[in-house]
Amino acid sequence: MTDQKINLLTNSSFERKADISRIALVQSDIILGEPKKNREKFERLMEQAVSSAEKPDLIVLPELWNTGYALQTIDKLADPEGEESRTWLSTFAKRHGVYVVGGSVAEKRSGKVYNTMLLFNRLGEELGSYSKIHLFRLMEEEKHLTPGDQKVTFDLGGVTAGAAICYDIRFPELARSLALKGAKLLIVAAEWPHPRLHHWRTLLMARAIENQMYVIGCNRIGTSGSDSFFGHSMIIDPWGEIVAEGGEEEGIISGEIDLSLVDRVRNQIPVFTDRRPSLYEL
Ligand SMILES: NC(=O)CCC(=O)C(=O)O
Repeated sequence: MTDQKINLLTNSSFERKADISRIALVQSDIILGEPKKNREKFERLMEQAVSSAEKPDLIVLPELWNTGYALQTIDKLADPEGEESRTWLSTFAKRHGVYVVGGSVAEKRSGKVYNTMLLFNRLGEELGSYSKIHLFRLMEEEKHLTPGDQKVTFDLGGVTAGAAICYDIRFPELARSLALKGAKLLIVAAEWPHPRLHHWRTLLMARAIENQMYVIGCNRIGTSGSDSFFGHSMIIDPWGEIVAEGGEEEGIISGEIDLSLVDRVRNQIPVFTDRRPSLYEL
């Protein structure tokens, strides 16, 4: 650990502990086009996460966790108004008194299909939703899905969190604008395949360092068509250090975060004070 990091850690103690500190990322394969089977699979893993000795405050799932990239049939598979997914995620959150970020699901609204993240608090109440705004052409998302048109922050147990889905992390403007809206935590749901592991890790770390915020990324494993997904779900602190990182196997990636570190890092290197936004406009 660097001297600077030790400094930041020792200045800690007086701040109120946030409602969120223990995080569990559910890293699993996804069965293509089988929402019911995926719900069963994820429920088993989520149950495993909440029954561990270190019960998590927040559980995060990957992108399109109940259908995978079944884009050819997504119009039929998509959940009308996300109702079934909402009920299922909310029930789990309430039953276990845990915050749940339901990765993302294919949600049908007004005849269009969106790639939508759903968030619930410990009472099972929906905190909000975010529909992916940058669709990934390499996987032909733009041919089957409609992009969302709003960036979103959520109040997650007293801390502001921003949402991003997979390809979104290639757009530093999004993470920066979420940080400017108060986000201290960026939650990323993903289906990110080989051979771009280096991009995934570097981009997540860059978003954490440049915005001095926690970045939590949950990625799937397994294969789908010609894509092979590497997992490596990660929790990264606002100093860019890795708190937890998975390998390529199924499992729960757990780690503890201390949200007061965000302010300490931002005070140590005042990036948000030193910005020159008027010079960045094109
Ligand atoms: N599901 C996605 O958005 C994949 C993004 C991706 O793989 C990338 O390289 O970007």
